Amino acid sequence: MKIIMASDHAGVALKLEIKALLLEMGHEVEDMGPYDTTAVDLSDFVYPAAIKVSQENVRGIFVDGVGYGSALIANRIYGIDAVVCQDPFCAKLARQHTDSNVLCLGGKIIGSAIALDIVNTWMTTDFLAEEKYIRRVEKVKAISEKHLVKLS
Ligand SMILES: O=C(CO)[C@H](O)[C@H](O)COP(=O)(O)O
Repeated sequence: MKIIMASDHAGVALKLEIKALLLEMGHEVEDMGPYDTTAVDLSDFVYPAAIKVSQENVRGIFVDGVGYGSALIANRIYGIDAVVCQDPFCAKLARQHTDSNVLCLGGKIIGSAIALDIVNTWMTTDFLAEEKYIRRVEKVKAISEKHLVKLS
């Protein structure tokens, strides 16, 4: 699977650890920066990365200080369903119930061991195609269709 990654300065270290795990798992990773801990503005990296995730219909993993900034930027883009996870249970449901395609993590709030566990769970858990989950995901998609601009 192809994974687009992005972060800000607060997420670089954890992003590199996650990138190593993903490569070890056999995934293709495109890291859209930044590549060092010089202070940056998160949206300069997460916004183009989220567009690429949507256009290429791949998955994204974004890392900042707490994760929420990445999620709120990414969820403004058509085709993105971004979640913030702080434990593997949340990651499991974020795939099974929500069919999320972007995972956002906070390098300031979770250690790398739990982060790698979250990533492993999120990457290996499929959407549960039960009627109620399909219906709920479709309702969220309908909101995007109504309010977000489709990418060309
Ligand atoms: O967590 C974040 C967004 O969700 C950012 O990483 C955080 O706001 C960066 O702050 P600072 O520039 O003070 O390190």
